[in-house]
Amino acid sequence: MEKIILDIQNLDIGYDKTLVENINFSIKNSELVGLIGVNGSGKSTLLKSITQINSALKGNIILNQKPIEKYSLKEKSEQMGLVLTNPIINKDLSVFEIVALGRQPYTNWLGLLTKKDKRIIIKAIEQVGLIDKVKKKCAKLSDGQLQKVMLARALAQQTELIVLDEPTTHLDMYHKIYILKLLKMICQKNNKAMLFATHEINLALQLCDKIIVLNDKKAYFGTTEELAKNQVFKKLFPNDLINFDQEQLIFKV
Ligand SMILES: Nc1ncnc2c1ncn2[C@@H]1O[C@H](COP(=O)(O)OP(=O)(O)OP(=O)(O)O)[C@@H](O)[C@H]1O
Repeated sequence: MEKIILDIQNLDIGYDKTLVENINFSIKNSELVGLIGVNGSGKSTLLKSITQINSALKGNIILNQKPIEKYSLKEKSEQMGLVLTNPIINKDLSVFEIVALGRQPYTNWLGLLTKKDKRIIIKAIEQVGLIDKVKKKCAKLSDGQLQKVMLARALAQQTELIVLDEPTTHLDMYHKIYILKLLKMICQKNNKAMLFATHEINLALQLCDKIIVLNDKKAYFGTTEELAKNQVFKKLFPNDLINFDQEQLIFKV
């Protein structure tokens, strides 16, 4: 059954000044949504507002039919997972131990893992392709592998929505595509909704169900085809170095 997981209504975001105003979009289950825009356009700020790290200046954030400010911390962590680019984690912990932190909303006050928790953790590690590193300390992983561990932690959290800030930053071309295709597959198979900020615009345009473009204090939302038809991509960069191909729906140098 289709349902709206995240509904953003008339949202203004920013700090002392407004960065983007009147943002409106919604994400349904099984949808992968990419958030794009030039450096400093407000992508991280929008994600921080949605996840309540920052407060928005105006407007509503509705998570699963309920305003986000009405959730307790525990309730929110059962509904929404967050993957940050440079997470603060204790790198002395093993891959298993970090991914196990995703089970925190569900474990008892002793933090004991049940057999079911362990199954979920192993499955998440398998999904990101790191099962051979399960016992390895995170200090011994590459940046790209660490990024996959953080995704696995969010998967183990079993939330309907996962928000990711630049999940492919440290990855090579092959693994960027691997992770984005994995996100898409998980959305469809597990009926999850995902919102991720990215600079991999061409990949996002090809893989995402919907795109949010931040440009010039405004937010545009739609499918790649809809946004291209409305000339949204053409205005994104100065045309001297990069151009949007309206037929192939990709940016070309
Ligand atoms: N804590 C803060 N206080 C005040 N201004 C901030 C703060 N964090 C970010 N900004 C400013 O807000 C603007 C948007 O920053 P943000 O990090 O949201 O952009 P972004 O689109 O994610 O950029 P990038 O692609 O470079 O990661 C920038 O001009 C930045 O300097």
